[in-house]
Amino acid sequence: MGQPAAETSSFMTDFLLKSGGVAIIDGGLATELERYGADLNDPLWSAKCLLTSPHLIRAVHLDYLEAGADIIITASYQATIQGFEAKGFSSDESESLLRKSVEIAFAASIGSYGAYLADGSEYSGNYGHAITLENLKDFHRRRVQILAESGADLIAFETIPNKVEAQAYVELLEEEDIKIPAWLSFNSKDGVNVVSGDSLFDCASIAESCKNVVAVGINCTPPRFIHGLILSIKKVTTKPILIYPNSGESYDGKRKEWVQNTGISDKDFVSYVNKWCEIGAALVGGCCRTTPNTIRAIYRTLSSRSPALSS
Ligand SMILES: C[S+](C)CC[C@H](N)C(=O)O
Ligand SMILES: N[C@@H](CCS)C(=O)O
Ligand SMILES: [Zn+2]
Repeated sequence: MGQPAAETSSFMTDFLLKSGGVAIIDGGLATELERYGADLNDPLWSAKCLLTSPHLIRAVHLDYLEAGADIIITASYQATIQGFEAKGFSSDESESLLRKSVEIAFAASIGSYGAYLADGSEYSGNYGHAITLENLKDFHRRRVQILAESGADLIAFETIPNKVEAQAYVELLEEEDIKIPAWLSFNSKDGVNVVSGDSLFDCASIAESCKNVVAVGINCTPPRFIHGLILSIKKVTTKPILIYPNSGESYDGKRKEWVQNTGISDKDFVSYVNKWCEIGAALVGGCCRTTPNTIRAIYRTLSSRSPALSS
């Protein structure tokens, strides 16, 4: 088991100091690609743009930087070697495409096995008994290696739906002696457990046990659940807590569509942000269906916090 370098363990605390205590993560990537006209109805979902329209990925990353984001998450959420090979690319070509996502941005996204299934399974976390810890490690291993050596600053394990996949990630970080830091971010649909029904306490404890993990939190979850989830995570972790909720809308995985009028406005989203930071969130941004306007509003609300709150 490799010892993480000293700079890995202080990576996030140093970064948070430079960002004034709270860092801003970007917003929904796929959401914005669609707004620019990309058709993501494809097994590769947002990763399809690595093939067809990298200029759009660049444009969305720039929009988020301009809106005030400190951390930009790559288009590799659903970029898997297995997924590219299913399209007819060779393994070398698939690995190049994965690296390309990081030429464009900095926190290398790894979506779950459920994302690869491309049927919204990252919102159920139900992989069946046939999928074991070892299967999941084998599935993710090469992608983790490539992204860790791609020049990314951090690996963002996002939208983790269950405990076994969290365990697979931390074991991979150790087995592969990964030299860059990582965060683990779970999703919930009841405000108590992660989406599979596994205990958030157990999942966050797995993240806590890994030295390479520099932050733990929640993404792609309705804003109304976040307050309680932060309080639960705080019981387990001393690491910085990250929060990047979705707009609160529901996703229909079969139709691959968001259900209209089920979410909240940017104004309502942002009304929660100071409270999340007061109770312990150190990194805040948005996930699906949030936009540069959401991030701009987060930036403004955090900039206007009183010094007492930001200390
Ligand atoms: C976070 S969900 C909206 C991701 C979408 C899914 N993996 C798909 O392929 O449609
Ligand atoms: N980083 C991904 C997360 C999907 S849950 C995106 O914003 O599209
Ligand atoms: Zn999301």
